[in-house]
Amino acid sequence: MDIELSDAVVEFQAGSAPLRALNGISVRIPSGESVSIVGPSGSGKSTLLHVIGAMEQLTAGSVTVGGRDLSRLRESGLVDHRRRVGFVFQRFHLLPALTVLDNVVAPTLPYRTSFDKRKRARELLAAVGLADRAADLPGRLSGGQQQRVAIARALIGEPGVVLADEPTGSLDSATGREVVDLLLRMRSEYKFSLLISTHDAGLARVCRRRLRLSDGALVGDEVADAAADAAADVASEAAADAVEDVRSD
Ligand SMILES: Nc1ncnc2c1ncn2[C@@H]1O[C@H](COP(=O)(O)OP(=O)(O)OP(=O)(O)O)[C@@H](O)[C@H]1O
Repeated sequence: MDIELSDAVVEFQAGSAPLRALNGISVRIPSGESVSIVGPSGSGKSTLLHVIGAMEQLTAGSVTVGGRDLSRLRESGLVDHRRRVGFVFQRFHLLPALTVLDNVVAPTLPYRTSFDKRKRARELLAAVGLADRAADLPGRLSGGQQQRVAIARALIGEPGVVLADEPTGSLDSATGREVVDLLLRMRSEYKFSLLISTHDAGLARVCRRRLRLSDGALVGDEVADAAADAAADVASEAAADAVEDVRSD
């Protein structure tokens, strides 16, 4: 889904003075793009993701996702929008009393789907390399494995956009890199737009495009050079083949 923000402002009340978490951001992210969002702590990265996911409302300006202006949607429209967005969080947020499989299915429980939920959950667990852990409780998995379950859960509703907020923040750097590679591979396979906020400059470079925030403003918007791009494409094609291999096993 295309994402477009125009003069987006989010203001919070901080003590007696208002605080601008987003201060007039305008940006267009075409469908299927991979984008990292970097910037110091408090620069507005999470707020930007929350606005796109309709978890936070704009104070001024507009945000349009998949052609829908979120500020014009009623609550039922917002609920529908959130179903089309997958979220991945720093601390996984898996439900500890549910099995891995039930965690993946959980977001779809309140509504009907055109697909078999448990079948799709099993396919996604296979795609993230955890087919054999479906019956385990999340507490028995490593941090990297838990984040892979969270990625499968984010994809269960066939999202057009996946928002990953510091998805590597609770992981060591090698595991974090694997998680980001998995997100990129899934994007090639399932064709969603991917936005990843990160403090890690190295990880940020693996996305095709990098947005930099400072004090709620967009201060950088870079696209990887053609050579890096070609390398990323080759890597993601190889990765997509690997996913296909897993699925056809
Ligand atoms: N619900 C809220 N109420 C008041 N202030 C908030 C709220 N959410 C965020 N803020 C403030 O908005 C600013 C931007 O916060 P945000 O979490 O978007 O930054 P961030 O770049 O994601 O930071 P970090 O890298 O530390 O996660 C910060 O000053 C934060 O304190």
